[in-house]
Amino acid sequence: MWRRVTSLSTVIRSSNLSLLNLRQAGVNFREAFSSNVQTPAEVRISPKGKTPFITFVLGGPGSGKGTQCARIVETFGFTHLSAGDLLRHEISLNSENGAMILNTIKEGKIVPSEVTVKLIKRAIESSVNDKFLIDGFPRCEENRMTYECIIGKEPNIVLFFDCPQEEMVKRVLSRNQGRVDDNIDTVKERLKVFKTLNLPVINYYAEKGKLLKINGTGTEDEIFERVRPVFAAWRYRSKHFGLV
Ligand SMILES: Nc1ncnc2c1ncn2[C@@H]1O[C@H](COP(=O)(O)OP(=O)(O)O)[C@@H](O)[C@H]1O
Ligand SMILES: O=c1ccn([C@@H]2O[C@H](COP(=O)(O)OP(=O)(O)O)[C@@H](O)[C@H]2O)c(=O)[nH]1
Ligand SMILES: [Mg+2]
Repeated sequence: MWRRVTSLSTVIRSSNLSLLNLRQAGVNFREAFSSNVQTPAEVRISPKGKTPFITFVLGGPGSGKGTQCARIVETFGFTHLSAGDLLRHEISLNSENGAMILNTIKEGKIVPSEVTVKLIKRAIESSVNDKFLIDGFPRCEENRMTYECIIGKEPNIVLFFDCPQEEMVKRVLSRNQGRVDDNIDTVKERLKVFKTLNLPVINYYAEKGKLLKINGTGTEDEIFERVRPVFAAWRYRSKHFGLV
């Protein structure tokens, strides 16, 4: 075990982030990178016989979740599942829940947990990959509990992009993707929902030693250099010790 930690710290040092910093940031390596605990539900979502490595990516609207996920995908080969994109896809399909989802998003509120978790589950099951970034979910305690109940597995790690409110508002209002919720009134509501419902989830994972808080200010490149060591450490363990 000691030899493993020593090797891991070498990787982290070469990535400009110390093991101590990661520990201070709340990462419990033994727990975060372990794939030992299995439940029947967990096996069900992994027909390939491998327990997927799941990272939740959290942060307020405009904190840079989607942008950094794209970089992680490019560098580390994860599959990016944006809960917001899955929901917007349902709207575009005019599916059974499409109108309800659209109204909920317009109001900046949270779509019922079963709907979102079903979409996430289906996306995981239909992927050949075994490492996922689940972006923008869970947004409330009820989301989190429903996910755990249906999927049967907690995330391995949770990234939290910490960004000042003014910066998030500025970014959202200049995002220019034609989203129905990128207007000042909806953004105000989304920020309220973030503070009252999403922050408790973030605190929950901090207490469990799974949270990695990343400073979400600076350029995209600067932020990615804060993210990179987390996945470099994961890749090292996965390569040398066979842990997913
Ligand atoms: N570090 C950054 N500095 C300035 N703008 C950024 C940065 N990261 C992302 N953006 C821009 O801010 C907007 C919101 O980013 P996005 O990744 O969609 O955030 P989120 O998914 O958290 O809402 C996008 O237009 C994106 O291009
Ligand atoms: O798990 C989720 C994810 C998103 N949303 C809804 O979809 C909107 C947009 O989410 P997205 O993650 O795309 O927004 P971002 O934070 O990236 O700006 C949110 O405000 C919610 O209304 C939801 O209800 N549940
Ligand atoms: Mg996003």
